[in-house]
Amino acid sequence: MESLKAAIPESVKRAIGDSNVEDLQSTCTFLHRFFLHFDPFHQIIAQLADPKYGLCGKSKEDALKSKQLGNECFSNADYAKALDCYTQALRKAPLDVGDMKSNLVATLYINRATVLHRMSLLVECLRDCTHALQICPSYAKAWYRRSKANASLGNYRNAICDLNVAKILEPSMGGKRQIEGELKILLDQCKSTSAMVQIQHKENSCNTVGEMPQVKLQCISIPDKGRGMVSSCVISPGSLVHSEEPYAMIILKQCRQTHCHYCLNDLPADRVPCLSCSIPLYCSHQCQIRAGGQMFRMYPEKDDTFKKMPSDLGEYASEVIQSNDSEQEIEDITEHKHECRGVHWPVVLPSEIVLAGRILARFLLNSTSDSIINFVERLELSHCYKHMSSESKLDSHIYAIVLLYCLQHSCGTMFSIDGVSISQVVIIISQIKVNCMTIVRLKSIDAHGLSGHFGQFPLKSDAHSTSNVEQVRVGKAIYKAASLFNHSCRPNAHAYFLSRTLYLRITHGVAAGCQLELSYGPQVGLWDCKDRLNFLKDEYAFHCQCIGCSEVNVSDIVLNAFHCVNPNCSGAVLESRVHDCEQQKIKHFTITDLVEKNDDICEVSLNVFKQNGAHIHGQPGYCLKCGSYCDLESSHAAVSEALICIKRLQDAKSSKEISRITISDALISLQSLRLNLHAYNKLIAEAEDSIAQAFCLVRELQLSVDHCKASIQILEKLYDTDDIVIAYELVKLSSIQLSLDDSTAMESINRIDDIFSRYYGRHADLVFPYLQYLRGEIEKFSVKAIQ
Ligand SMILES: C[S@@+](CC[C@H](N)C(=O)[O-])C[C@H]1O[C@@H](n2cnc3c(N)ncnc32)[C@H](O)[C@@H]1O
Repeated sequence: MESLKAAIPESVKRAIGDSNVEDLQSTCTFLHRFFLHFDPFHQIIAQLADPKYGLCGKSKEDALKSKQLGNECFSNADYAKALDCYTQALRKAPLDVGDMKSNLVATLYINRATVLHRMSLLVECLRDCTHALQICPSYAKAWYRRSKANASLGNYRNAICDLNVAKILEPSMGGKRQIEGELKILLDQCKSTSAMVQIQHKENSCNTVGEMPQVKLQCISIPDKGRGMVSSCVISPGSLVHSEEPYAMIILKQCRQTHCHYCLNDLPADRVPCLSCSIPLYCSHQCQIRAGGQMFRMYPEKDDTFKKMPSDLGEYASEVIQSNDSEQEIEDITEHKHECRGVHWPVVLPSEIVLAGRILARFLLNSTSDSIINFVERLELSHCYKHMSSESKLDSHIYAIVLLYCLQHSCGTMFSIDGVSISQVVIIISQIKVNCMTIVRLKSIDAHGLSGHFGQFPLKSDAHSTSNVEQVRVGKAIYKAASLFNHSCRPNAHAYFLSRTLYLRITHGVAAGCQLELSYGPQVGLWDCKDRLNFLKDEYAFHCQCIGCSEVNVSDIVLNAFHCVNPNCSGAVLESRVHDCEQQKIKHFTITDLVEKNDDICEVSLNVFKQNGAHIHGQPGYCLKCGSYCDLESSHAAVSEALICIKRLQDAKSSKEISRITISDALISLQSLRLNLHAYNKLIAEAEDSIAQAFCLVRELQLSVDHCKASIQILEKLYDTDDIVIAYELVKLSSIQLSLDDSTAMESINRIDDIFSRYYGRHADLVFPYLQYLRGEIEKFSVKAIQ
């Protein structure tokens, strides 16, 4: 793409950089004309969109190589590697290699099933057997392997049926005799097992709890913010106000090997590749079909195999291979279909551009005309073209043209590529910039840096771990209706995702007519006002007008503040960057407005308000409470030195080489931070947190609790006391308290429960299954108390 950009004449670049929405048709036409006469452009398009040059197609040779490697790993009992090799082979294997008796894909599924069985992943093994049978229903080895998996799962009745089918289909007499022997053993086992557990085989499903929003919202015009959502009645915390499926969604590049390309959930060991290209991996056939449509459904071989069997066995076998996905309703939004065929533009272009392609493909699929005119109007999303930098405007022009040519090759629909259609795509790209939501999942990371899911509860031997919560970014999506919610750095609504569905809940009670606002990322407590404003300008191209950025709050004053030179003064000293930003806000206030009602603000900056909005000494570096001058340069130097030492502790923690000397040094540095920084400065909270984790690793648990609490006390000044960030910190605290058998853990867990139910309502246990474990621990304390 850089070569294309470099070749564009300066005059065209300038015209694009200076363009407004009204100029778009002509700037797009200029650039398009230039590319049409520029040979390298056509070469790039051919490489990106012509299946002849595609790098993501199926290849029998590559599949066989990976299969061979998998077989070798299996022989060496390296099952994890063998699993990986068979999955790679499945990604590359064309479905039509081999006949129905020895199809390559079916063989690979059975090889992988054998590995999964050895790894005791029985449900996954069962699913792979079924996948093999959906391709080759008369594959005796697959029925045999399925019987083994069912038997290991205690599912004896199915195991016997599978083995009976295998016996009929097995061509060799020797094989039949062996199966008969195994059938006898299985029947004996079955008789001796009093309770025959029938474990139903289910595809991985993107399950969600069917809760519907109960509250009516209104969309109105809001000064300085465009349209926005408001409540039509009083809404209590924890209420669900909106849920929505995406208009279009895309997985992030870094998650392609770990998450399902359709539902974005974690991939299981028996991940399912696309049938026609080697790009996506899915958690189930259900997701594969939903992403690709009917053509991605595997229809079993039509023959009379099962008709020749005793009727009950034939019925059983037919049911097995037709299970799950064959009757599923398929939506017409097939996000992957137009990207499939082995072409590699969907892998090479940036995620946002591929997302724009998905939006357009959806439109073209449902549109009666093959023209892209008026598309933007029908999408009804706001955009920020006017505020984009010259560089971004040029990039969006180039990508719009490239994308349209790639789509024309891939979609099968012919549409005209001209100034009009290109300008529509440029606008879509700027709509994505403003309206796109990042999909995140919660993950647990323990003090040893090991990650897992909160569904995996700590064993007693892990008692010295702290459990941290980490948010993993997995995808990007456009939710049309949710795009009408504006941003606030002090939000009263919270968005989260289960599978592909977006849910929006009210976190703080709101009155009728109140604006309902989410955070697009920045939040009071996370960054100071200046950083938030800069971020929103860079990422979303607007100047934030929210309450957090226009009214004084303690967090913005103290988050990066220095300590007053007077050791007994609790006033904050600001450097110029923060000072100037706060001055802007302070101008609008009088002491009676705010300070009398707010002890915290009084504590850190009383003098500013006493002067009723006047400039305090006109410069940064003076205490906002007592007016004393502070030499910020020497404070900066002392803080930098202390932070180097804290960083050393963090590095030692990551390399697991923590020593008491490193902790002692960090404690001295913490003291220096306390002397130089304001008591509520975020750096102190972070240092306290690092020291708490270090003490946890060396098993000084009480000291760990003390530092963890100190960190939380500061964060409670920066965020609301019932912010989700506080709940994440309490998760760490409670896990150490539980290790100490400390009954005050109950208090922490109750607070976590309360905060999570306001942010996630009835979905709290689904999003964060670790909560169930924590509640269980509370019950244990209660039982102990009664005894
Ligand atoms: C996702 S849209 C929200 C809906 C939008 N107001 C509309 O009319 O369609 C994001 C855009 O809304 C506006 N916006 C959202 N929050 C804002 C805020 N706190 N201050 C100023 N503008 C805001 C900005 O123009 C931003 O680009």
